[in-house]
Amino acid sequence: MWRGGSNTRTCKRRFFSSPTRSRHHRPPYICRLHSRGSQHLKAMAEVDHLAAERATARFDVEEMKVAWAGSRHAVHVADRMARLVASDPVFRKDNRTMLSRKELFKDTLRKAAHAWKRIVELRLTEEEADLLRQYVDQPGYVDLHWGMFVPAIKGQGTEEQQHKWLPLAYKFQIIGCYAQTELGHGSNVQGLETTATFDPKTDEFVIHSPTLTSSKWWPGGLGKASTHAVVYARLITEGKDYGIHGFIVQLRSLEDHSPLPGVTLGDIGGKFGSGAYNSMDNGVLRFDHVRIPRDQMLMRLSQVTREGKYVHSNVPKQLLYGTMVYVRQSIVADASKALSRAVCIAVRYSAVRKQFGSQDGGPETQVLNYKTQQSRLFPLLASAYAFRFVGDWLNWLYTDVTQKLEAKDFSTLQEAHACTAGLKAVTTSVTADAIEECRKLCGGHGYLNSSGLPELFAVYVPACTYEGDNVVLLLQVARILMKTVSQLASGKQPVGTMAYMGKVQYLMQCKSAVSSAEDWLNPDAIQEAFEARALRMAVNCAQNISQAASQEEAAGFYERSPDLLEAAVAHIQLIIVTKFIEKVHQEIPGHGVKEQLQALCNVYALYILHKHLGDFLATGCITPRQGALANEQLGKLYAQVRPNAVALVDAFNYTDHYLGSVLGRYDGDVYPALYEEAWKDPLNETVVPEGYHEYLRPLIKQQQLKLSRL
Ligand SMILES: CCCCC/C=C/C(=O)SCCNC(=O)CCNC(=O)[C@H](O)C(C)(C)COP(=O)(O)OP(=O)(O)OC[C@H]1O[C@@H](n2cnc3c(N)ncnc32)[C@H](O)[C@@H]1OP(=O)(O)O
Ligand SMILES: Cc1cc2nc3c(=O)[nH]c(=O)nc-3n(C[C@H](O)[C@H](O)[C@H](O)COP(=O)(O)OP(=O)(O)OC[C@H]3O[C@@H](n4cnc5c(N)ncnc54)[C@H](O)[C@@H]3O)c2cc1C
Repeated sequence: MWRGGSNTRTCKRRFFSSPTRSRHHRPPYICRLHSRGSQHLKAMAEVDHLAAERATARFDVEEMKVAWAGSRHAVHVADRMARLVASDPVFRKDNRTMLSRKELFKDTLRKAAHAWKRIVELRLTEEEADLLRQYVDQPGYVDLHWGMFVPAIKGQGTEEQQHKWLPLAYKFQIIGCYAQTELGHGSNVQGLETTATFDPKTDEFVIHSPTLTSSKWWPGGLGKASTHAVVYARLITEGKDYGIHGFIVQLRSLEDHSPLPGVTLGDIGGKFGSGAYNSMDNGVLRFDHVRIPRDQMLMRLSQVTREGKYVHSNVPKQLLYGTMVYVRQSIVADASKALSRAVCIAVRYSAVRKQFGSQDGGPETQVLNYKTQQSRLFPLLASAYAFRFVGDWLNWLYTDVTQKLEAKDFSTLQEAHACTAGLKAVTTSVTADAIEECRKLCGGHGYLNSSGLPELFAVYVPACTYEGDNVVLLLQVARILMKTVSQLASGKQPVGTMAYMGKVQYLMQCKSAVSSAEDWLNPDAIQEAFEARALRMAVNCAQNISQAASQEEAAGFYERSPDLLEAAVAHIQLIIVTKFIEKVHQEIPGHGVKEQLQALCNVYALYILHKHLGDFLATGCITPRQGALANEQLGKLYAQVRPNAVALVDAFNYTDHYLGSVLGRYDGDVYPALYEEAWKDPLNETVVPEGYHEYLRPLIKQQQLKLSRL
């Protein structure tokens, strides 16, 4: 009912392309210098630091690949698709940050078309096609077509509507986007202003943008590529406003791509970072009384009859938000991908990079050996694994809820909303911060586009905003937490991820039994501390709200919202820790694999405990001494992770093409690659820069003249 049953993710994200302009226009002398230089440097780079690193791993990397990917089949398919993309020159992406916006957009169109051609030629399955698009790795209109337009029709369209529209979308006879957000309102969906007024005389809806702020603003793929959109508008019939509903609206001609009468649209302009999300045509759209047939209202949840009567099926209104719930769960899975890419780059480079510590002319210290580097990097490595496993679990939950909804069982809707909203918020915020931290962990070279990290950050960071601003989503979780706390007194047993709240009597007064650093390796000790912290924070908030709100509960909620955010984060962190512990409890084949995951699970949990020690102490869950013991244990765990670090990122199984980073190369041959990349910059196309004769020469000459006069 949300997106039409199946939870198989069709397209995901990004689409990519290759250069439309050669960057090899260097004069011959530059080429000679460059090739001589790199040969020389290649000869120098004889020591492969990463080979030595790989030899120290204490587990079976191939089996860890299976644990990461989910199955042997998943490893195999992903591997095949990644290599297919990496070996195809059309999918080159090393020049992306140097392309102008127009070149980049055309490059995106080219890559998307080529990807589709390959998908058809090779008769790829949905799973393979999804992976191929993922490895093409360039945001583009296809993401929204497969990721939101198709799911919206599946979830909110009647069977008849699905029969009509989905085959067109599946064959790319139409290209669709998801037009919800407006210039004036994004977070507040109920505040949208676009109207869809039913005209019984013609059996049509009239779609209109009554104000400037009602202009659709942001939808990806809308600006230049889409022919159709699912447009969210206020449904008005028989003079009454029935709130927001979805409508399929054609925007552009299928003959020449020109906007249809009454439709004004375009791109909203350049965005953060070079390359990055600028390959996407986020758009603006205005309607001037555009007419669409009545049957283009998505009518699965509610209908308008031929006479103009509004009929709402006996289902919760929130099902209208189903497409957002679907995308939020997929964003959690994507968080682990983005985070693992950044961590892979930072771990490999930290193993190659050496600074200080040389004794008697001996080798310097690998920066990965510095404890500070480990304490910044290993929690991010552990988080990548944690997000991967909680993403898998969320995917299961989503599928389960979808099946229940099909059977008209709406009991788990709230759980699905809380988990998708909260996990989307926490995993994207952490991932965005972590990519930036990985850039810093790579020192100066991390700031170069060729490190891949600036672009990765710029592409990733809007995930904190799109599909629901993270603060707005966490406040949704907080509201559900407050509702659950208020129901405890009535004896109502919380279920699902809130079930721990049912142990309120115990969790409100329990004291951690930890008395040594090793005690923190006990999952029960961790679980109890996290549950007690989350529950106590929620109960404190609820008490403060009821004390502050002599007026209205909503006013108390508003006053306490900064604390509520923290309580929501604590609850979500508990879910992540719990799902990691559950994963590690399962049977996991492969020499040493389970032990490594166990260590990473403990790193993740104890790092969160250390980082939020204030919460744990303030709520009295643990003592300062126990907090210190957790930190002591964390240091020991880092030492355990150290010899396995490179192998743990190898298990992500990323090709150099997908990583897109000279610092993260599999062979660790970083310096020649950095040197080579520099020469590709358009500034190096000429030895003497453009502008020299206009600005540099006159300046220098003027100064020389002044000096000669002295
Ligand atoms: C392929 C990837 C590329 C991504 C490209 C990006 C695309 C986009 O960004 S698309 C646009 C995404 N926009 C948003 O995410 C907007 C965020 N805002 C909202 O989701 C909602 O406005 C809201 C949840 C913040 C508020 O909803 P509202 O209806 O105004 O009301 P309430 O807060 O009062 O909630 C009422 C009731 O409904 C429950 N609820 C809210 N959302 C959901 C949901 N998704 N599923 C199930 N239930 C939901 C909420 O808990 C309340 O329940 P009760 O308290 O029991 O009444
Ligand atoms: C790259 C990108 C792609 C996008 N793609 C699409 C798309 O394809 N289709 C589409 O329809 N939309 C799309 N969007 C729009 C996106 O969904 C919205 O920007 C998002 O939902 C946030 O809404 P907003 O911009 O209105 O932020 P605002 O709500 O205006 O947020 C501004 C600030 O106010 C705070 N705030 C807002 N409400 C509250 C509250 N109740 N309590 C406390 N603080 C609050 C927020 O935390 C934030 O700090 C995209 C956006 C981006 C950046």
